[in-house]
Amino acid sequence: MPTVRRLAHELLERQGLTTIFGNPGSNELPFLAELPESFRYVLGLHEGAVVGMADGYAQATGRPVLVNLHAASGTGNGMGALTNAVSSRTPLVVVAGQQVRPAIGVEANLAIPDPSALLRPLVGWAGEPACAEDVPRALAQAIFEADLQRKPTYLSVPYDDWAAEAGDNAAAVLGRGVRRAGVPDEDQARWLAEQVGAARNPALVLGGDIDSIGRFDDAVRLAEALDAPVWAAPSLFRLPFPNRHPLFRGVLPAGIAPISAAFEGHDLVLVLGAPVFRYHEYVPGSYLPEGTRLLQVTEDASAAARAPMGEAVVADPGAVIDLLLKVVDAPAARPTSYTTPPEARSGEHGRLHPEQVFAALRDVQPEDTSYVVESTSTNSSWWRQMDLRRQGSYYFPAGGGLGFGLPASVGVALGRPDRPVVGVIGDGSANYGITALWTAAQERVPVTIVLLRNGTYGALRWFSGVLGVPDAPGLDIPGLDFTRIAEGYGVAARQVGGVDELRAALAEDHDGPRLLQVDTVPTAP
Ligand SMILES: Cc1ncc(Cn2c(C)c(CCOP(=O)(O)OP(=O)(O)O)sc2=O)c(N)n1
Ligand SMILES: [Ca+2]
Repeated sequence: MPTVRRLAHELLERQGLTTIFGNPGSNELPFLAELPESFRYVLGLHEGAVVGMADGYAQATGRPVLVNLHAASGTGNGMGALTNAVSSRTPLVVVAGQQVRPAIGVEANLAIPDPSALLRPLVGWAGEPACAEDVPRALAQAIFEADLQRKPTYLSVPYDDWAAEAGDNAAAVLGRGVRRAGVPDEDQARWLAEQVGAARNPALVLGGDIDSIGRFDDAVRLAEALDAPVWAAPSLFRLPFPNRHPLFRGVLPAGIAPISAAFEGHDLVLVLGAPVFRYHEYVPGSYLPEGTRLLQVTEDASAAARAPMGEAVVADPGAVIDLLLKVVDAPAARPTSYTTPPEARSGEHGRLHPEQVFAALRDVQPEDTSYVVESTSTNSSWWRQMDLRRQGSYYFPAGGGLGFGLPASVGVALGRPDRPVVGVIGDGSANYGITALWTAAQERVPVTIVLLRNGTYGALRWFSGVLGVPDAPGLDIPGLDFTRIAEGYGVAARQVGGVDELRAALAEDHDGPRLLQVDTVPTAP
């Protein structure tokens, strides 16, 4: 009779979850015993880095990924990073050890009395099996829930379950498969085609999901067929459309009134693969201008249910793009003339302007580079200078939780070894996920980290002005030297001075991780 552990490992192997991102505690060791050869364990030194790396890896591969965290404090450390993963709809399957069954009720050390309550609302599903025999089925449920909801899930397993006999029926779950359809039926397809066909002046709003589901190029075909302007949805975590395409109008501002103003004159706003909307600064106003209808297509049923206005169809946005491309009378194809970036602004006193750094990346890095960005005051500089035309070019912390950038740079590089990966990280953000540098060194990950050192929490310095709190403390972070910190974690690092030196450094071959620290001037976001 196989053990629960044997069946669990077999299930994970069949479902393709053989790369484990983890940081173990005593409760987790019985799960990690006798791991088959096909498994790869990627150790992170802090659970925030573990979840951030897994998030980057899952987004880069498009597949559910197994995360193994310690109970209680270990899970708690990973929850900050889960605020990003739940917002980017990343299918992480988090398995954590629970105390042995006889010790849970008395709340022995390392027991979590109610793990599911601890994790909501950061996961789409959480559970703890009622008996050892149910562990393989519960693990399958955690995997399928993550894949179907495209959200993290959490399974707490008492550590005495793994060595238990699995029981007669437990192996039945090994042969299971669960697939999502999500294609509109005939009536829904006709209705959608009629709404879009009847629009005099439609506009498109594309969410990060369009990039996550690999529909970046199809979205371009649809926009060109409709000859419709395109905005990226606010609080962007993936780029769904080439940012220098002539139809691209930029990332929507994250306020109610400015978004409504952007839609002036459009009788239909078609939102594909985004919630409506992930506002940020509270700028009240009417949700839509007079005469504008909004139609949202998302596979996230709860996003469709909670939107404050418009109509929604819960379906695969990719399938809807396909059906619209079949019915829209497209104008004759014409070559796309991408817009040209403006001259980069200059820095001062030996410090570069972030635009000079970004222009160097644009000009030197290969076109298929994937960028993981976590530098919160340089977004407008970034979009002024970058020219991204590929799927999977841009990753940003979806929930705004810092500590994603460095770990996710490592995770994306592990998930897509065929593409160059550059992390663009602020000197504030870097500290939240800094231990990922050690994993990058241990795994010899060929990632480049460009560390923007402006000595301050630049975005908060800007917010303090906007919010009328000019004397807020705790906004400056002088004296950090990431070249020495990186070296301490085993990553080659250097201080880079002028633009030419930066361009030359970026062009140098490198086979492992490297960190380039650049002093920059503070900018407004
Ligand atoms: C986990 C966490 N802690 C704190 C913050 C608050 N925060 C902080 C601390 C920011 C400053 C980031 O500084 P940086 O050096 O990375 O980038 P800039 O200097 O370009 O703003 S932006 C921001 O929202 C956060 N978003 N997430
Ligand atoms: Ca900074």
